[in-house]
Amino acid sequence: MDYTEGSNKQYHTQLEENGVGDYVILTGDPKRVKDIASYLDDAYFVADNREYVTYSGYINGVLCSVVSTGIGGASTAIAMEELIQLGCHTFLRVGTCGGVCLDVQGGDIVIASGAIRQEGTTREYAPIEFPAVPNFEVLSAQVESANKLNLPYHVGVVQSKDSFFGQHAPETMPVYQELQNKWDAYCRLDCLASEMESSTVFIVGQTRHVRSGAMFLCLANQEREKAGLSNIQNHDLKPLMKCAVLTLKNLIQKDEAENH
Ligand SMILES: O=P(O)(O)O[C@H]1O[C@H](CO)[C@@H](O)[C@H]1O
Ligand SMILES: O=c1cc[nH]c(=O)[nH]1
Repeated sequence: MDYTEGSNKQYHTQLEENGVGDYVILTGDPKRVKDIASYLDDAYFVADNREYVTYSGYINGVLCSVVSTGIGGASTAIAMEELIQLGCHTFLRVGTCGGVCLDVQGGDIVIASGAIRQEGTTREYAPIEFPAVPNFEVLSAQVESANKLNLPYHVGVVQSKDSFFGQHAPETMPVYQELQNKWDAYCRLDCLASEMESSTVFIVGQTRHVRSGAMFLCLANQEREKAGLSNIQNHDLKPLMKCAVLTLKNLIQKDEAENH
């Protein structure tokens, strides 16, 4: 079924080929898109439909885009699928997370080297045994950029779940024990942080043979709070945004060097 008949625009994002670059930053919050785009050269508004806001601009003269996904895997998969239809090949999720491992504090950057698939969307893509992992080139470029900017960062596994309140108030859920047992296991396995879209970004990327990566600002850490440790809150996304744009710049330079 094609809902786009008579139009060149993608149904949900309302995007068409000339409007987006091959390199895309994805972020949950539509209101954050303009802020991230301000780090691109000559950024301009492209589209606004449902949860999907798009700006485009340039890095090293190459067209790049920033697109919001809304919250969760279902809307994220739709954004990626439509962008892939338009030829986008490199995706970097940039968002917020809550710390899980005690070492991860508010203000730290978390770079995902894998994501726990505790969500429903990717079960409709790949068997649950298949791991949700980022592309190695994207992961390496993120680490290089975080080092270059001297940011406090951690690399490791994150939890992608569907229920924000299942994370923050599991005791209110009828399936409390199931949630808590899994959470305790993730803590023992040094899971760094919890967020909601990365496993989808990785699995859709893997399915469609495009590159993906994900990085976040840790807002606070509920496990530190529970342990009676200091629990700084930090909502300053600017260092993360700079790091994300530097990551794409790094990838663009490497891609250009490889193609020449
Ligand atoms: O800051 P964003 O990118 O929205 O990411 C995180 O914040 C939202 C929950 O508050 C979820 O989307 C979660 O993954
Ligand atoms: O605690 C948090 C913070 C951001 N996003 C989440 O999903 N959880």
